[in-house]
Order: sequence, then C-alpha cells, then structure tokens
Amino acid sequence: MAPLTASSAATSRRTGASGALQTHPPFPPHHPSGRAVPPHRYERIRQVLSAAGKTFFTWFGPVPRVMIMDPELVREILSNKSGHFGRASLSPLGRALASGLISYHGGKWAKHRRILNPAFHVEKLKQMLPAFSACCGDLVGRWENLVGQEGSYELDVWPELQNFTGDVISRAAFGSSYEKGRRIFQLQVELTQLIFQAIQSGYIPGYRFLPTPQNNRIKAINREEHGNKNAGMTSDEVVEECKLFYFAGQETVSVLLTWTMVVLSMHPEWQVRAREEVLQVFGKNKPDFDGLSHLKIVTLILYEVLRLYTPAILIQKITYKTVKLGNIVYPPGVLLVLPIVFIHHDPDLWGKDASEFKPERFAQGITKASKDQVAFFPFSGGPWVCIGQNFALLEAKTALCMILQQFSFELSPSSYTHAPRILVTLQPQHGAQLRLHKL
Ligand code: HEM
Repeated sequence: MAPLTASSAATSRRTGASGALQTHPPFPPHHPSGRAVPPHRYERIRQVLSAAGKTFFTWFGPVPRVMIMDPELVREILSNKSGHFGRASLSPLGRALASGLISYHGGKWAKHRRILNPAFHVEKLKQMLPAFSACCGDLVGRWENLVGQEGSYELDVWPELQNFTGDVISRAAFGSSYEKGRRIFQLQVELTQLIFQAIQSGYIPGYRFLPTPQNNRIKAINREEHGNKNAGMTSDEVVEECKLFYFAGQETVSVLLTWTMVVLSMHPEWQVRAREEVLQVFGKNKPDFDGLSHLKIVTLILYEVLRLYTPAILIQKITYKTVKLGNIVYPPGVLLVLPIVFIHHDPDLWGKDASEFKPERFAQGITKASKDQVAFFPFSGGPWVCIGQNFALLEAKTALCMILQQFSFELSPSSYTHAPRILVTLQPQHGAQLRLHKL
C-alpha cells in the first residue's frame, strides 16, 4: 500500500459499495480519542516517527518516556534477563479497570503467575473446548434464527462477538457462577467507556474524587461489582479475577474475531480457502482439539490479523536500575513504550507490502515472516508473555470454524465504515456491519 496521503486518508474513511474494499485501507486514520485525525496530522505523525528514528523520547509529565521500535531491543526488554526491567505501574484509573496478575510486581507477580499457569495448560484447554463450542453454538444458532427464511441478514457482529467472548470467559472461569460473571462484564463495558472519557478529557490527579456524574457512576459500578456475596470464592476475588479476565481476555479476542470477519469480507478468496480447509477437516461436525491444532490456513489468517489489527497496541515497561540498551544508558525510572502496532506495520521489517493482508507471509512460521529478525509480538514475550495466548487462539479458531461452517459473509455496502480506533484495544469505531448468508 502506498504511504498515506491527505487525499487517500480522506477517501478511506467511508469505504462505500464499490469494489474499493479489495485493497487494505490505510491504518489508522484516527486519534486515540476516536476523532478522525485530519489527514495532514496523521501525515505529520508519520513524519515525526520517521524523522525521529526507531528510538526517541518524550516527557510523560515528569517521567521520561522512550519509544522503542527496534525488535532486537524489544526482545531484550521482554526477555528481562538482567532483571532490570519491570512492569510500569497502572494509574489509579487503570487499576479501577483491572488489577490482579496484570498489576502485580516482583515476587507477588511471580507467585500469582505460578499459581495461575496450570489453569492454561494444554490439558485444561482441552477440557474447556466443549464450553467454547457450546457458546459458539449459541451464537451460530442465534444468527441462524435472524437469517431465517430470507437466507441472509445484516448485523453488527462486534457486539455479538463481545457477548460470545464474555460467555466463554464466564463459563470457563466461573462455571456455575456464570450469570454473575456476565453481569460484571456488562458493568466493565460501561466502566471502560467512563474511564476513557475521563482520561481523554485530561488526567488530573485527584479529579476522580470529585462528585461529577461520571465519577458517581464509576463508584456505583464498583459498589455493585463488590456488593454481592458469593459462596466458595470471596466476592472480591471473583470480581477482581473477572475484571482482569474481562480486560485481558474478553475484549482482545472479540476484536480479533471482529477484525478477522471484516478482513475475510474484504478478501473473499481467503474466506473461501479457510472454509474449504474447515469443511475438509471437520465437515459440519463440531471442531475437535487435534483438528484445530493442525489447521494451516485458519492459523495463517489469524496471525496476519493479529499483525495488522493487533488488539493490544502497545506494551509498557519501566527501568528498575541503570541499564544499557543498544547504545544508550538509561537511568532507573524511565518508561519504555513498545509500540507493537507500529512494529507490526514497519515496512523496514515486513517489506513494502507491510500494510497489505497477506497471510502467506506466515507460511514458513512466525520466525520467517518478517525480514532478518522476528518482529511479531501480539502476545508480548519473555516471562510476561500473555498467559492466555493458547486459550485465545483455541477460542478464536473454534469460533471461526463454526461460523465458516454455517455462513458466508460480506461487508454491508451501505453501513460499514472502516475506522480502527484505539480504546484500550484496537476497535472498529463504527462497528462491523456485515451481511451473513446461510450456506
Ligand atoms: C487475542 C487475544 C489476546 C491478546 C492479543 C493478548 C495480549 C496480551 C499482552 C500484549 C499482554 C501483556 C504482556 C506484558 O505485560 O508484557 C497480555 C497479558 C495478559 N493476558 Fe493476554 N491477550 C489475549 C488474550 C488473553 C486471554 C484470552 C486471557 C485469559 C483468558 C489473557 C490473559 C492475560 C493475563 C492474565 C495477562 C497478564 C500476564 C502477566 O502479567 O503475567 N489474555 N496479553
């Protein structure tokens, strides 16, 4: 794809009914606030990034913040062999969204990670597969009803997929407490929006204590989340685990699946190839663990979507001690930002076609997909690597297989607008309106 120019950004926002969707739209012409970035400003961001090189620093209030785009350095930080890097502390607003493992440091983190690891082992994942396919069966059944006699139906698949991934986490994590988990997910969706409104309107320490309508609602949500007693686990434990999993696992997989359906609508030839593979391996039967582990085309597609529309767009770490990275010596307390989304789109690493959807680039494996060095970090890496990555891939594959078995889909020519924006994860700002056709 050619570099984004003022006119291409302007025309890319509304994709329209024509075959223009066959090319991959520019990425992302949007400001984190959700407002469309005027094309000249987006161009400016690109210029600053290319002029500044792969490592540059800015101030985050009084804290120096260094952007690191060199995959070699990113790997060094994530591997943390020196032990000199740590997790950046969450702001009070961030902590209100998610605590638990993701917010712990040092010994407490290591202990909790050890306790949680076994829950994500292959044998445990195999046991979760029936819950994945039951939830997906509900989703597909619902869509079959909507499609009805007409044979096709148009809907925004994003909230549908959010409900699906919420159901999966609720069932997998809470079993019979599933309804309680579900309510907390609904509250978390509202809480995320309120907190990001607060962050975007300028974060002033202490402001969250003022009795504004937004702050009052945040408090009311917290009261409702922590208010009920639950046998077995303490209420607070249920709530904190649920909030973490909502944050870490529900939203990420739902946007992954949403972008996958969008991209497969833009590239019907890959949709056909994926369906052929699924039907060849499973027919119309429920996917099983071994079959899912051996899918090739579906895996290539998911990797390429994770590269182009990486759900977690950046990772932050902090220097604990004086440490040399590349040619630069950093003092303790420097915030290191690893902008995964930019690394995944860097033409120096991925070639001139970096912005194009080309799942075949992963055909020889992740290590050979980019030039010279590994530059694919959707799940982070090293000791902090996402604990749920296999869970996420198994869930996404199950859902994609069951959807492809029953439906073909295309973008709604009248309602779909391609507008990736950042609101914690990379989300479709105007939804993902697709037309489903029953096969
Ligand atoms: C496509 C889906 C997902 C993506 C892209 C993703 C990505 C990530 C990333 C980038 C991190 C940060 C690691 C770091 O701090 O360096 C992370 C951490 C984490 N993720 Fe995921 N994640 C996904 C799905 C899931 C799922 C399904 C779960 C749980 C069921 C999960 C649970 C966690 C937890 C608990 C952490 C914290 C790990 C720790 O601090 O030790 N994630 N994830």
